Amino acid sequence: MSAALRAEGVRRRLGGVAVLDGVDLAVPAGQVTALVGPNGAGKSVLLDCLGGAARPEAGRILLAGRDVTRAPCHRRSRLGLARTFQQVAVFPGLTVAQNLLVGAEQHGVPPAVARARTAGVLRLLGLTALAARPAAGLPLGVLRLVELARALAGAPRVLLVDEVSVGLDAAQVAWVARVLAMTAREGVGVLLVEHDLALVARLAREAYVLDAGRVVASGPVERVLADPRVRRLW
Ligand SMILES: Nc1ncnc2c1ncn2[C@@H]1O[C@H](COP(=O)(O)OP(=O)(O)OP(=O)(O)O)[C@@H](O)[C@H]1O
Repeated sequence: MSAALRAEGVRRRLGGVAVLDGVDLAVPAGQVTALVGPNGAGKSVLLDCLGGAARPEAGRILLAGRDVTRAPCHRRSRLGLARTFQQVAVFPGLTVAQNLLVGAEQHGVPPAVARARTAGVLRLLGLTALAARPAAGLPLGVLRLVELARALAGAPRVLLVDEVSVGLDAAQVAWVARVLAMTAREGVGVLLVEHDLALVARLAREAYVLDAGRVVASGPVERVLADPRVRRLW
């Protein structure tokens, strides 16, 4: 079965250093796949290559089997790829609901269904009461939920999630975990970059461990997280 998203032999150099050194990774539809590893391993740079913010010097990115290695971010968005960022990226001058409408539009959701989709996602993430509030000034935890909601408003087929639990309280983490699990159950391929290994163990079916730009372990999440070589990385 072809993966919803696949990286093949991805290489990326930054400042003369091989930050990604031939990375192979598959994100199947309908499940959460985790990408873990120590600080500086290259996880965010890999998400940039997958999402289109960075272009690998070698290797391929396949989205639903289609080669998008040279496609810009907006084209990948139209093809069903959405992401959240480690440094939260929302439009501060827009309201929460407007941020979601922009997300829906970026992913090509027709205007006629965007409002209903937005209202549903706001409900899903417990943000309905904040819909008319400007994003500026909202606490970091809420902004992370808004960013995730914006990504979901586009009805993605693949969702890349970078460090979503940072700045969330325990109740918000539990809420996000339920939403991500439900999103995967609906058929979306979710790639979760996460330092919270308890959250990884709870959500992911498979995990990849990146260290110094290479995949050093991959497979079923319980086996990968129990691997003593992996444990030594943290
Ligand atoms: N624009 C850049 N120019 C030069 N080096 C960079 C740049 N962006 C990232 N790097 C380097 O690439 C390496 C991988 O960074 P990356 O942010 O992908 O790591 P990470 O695994 O996401 O780490 P963390 O868990 O701390 O977020 C690091 O050594 C980082 O310093």
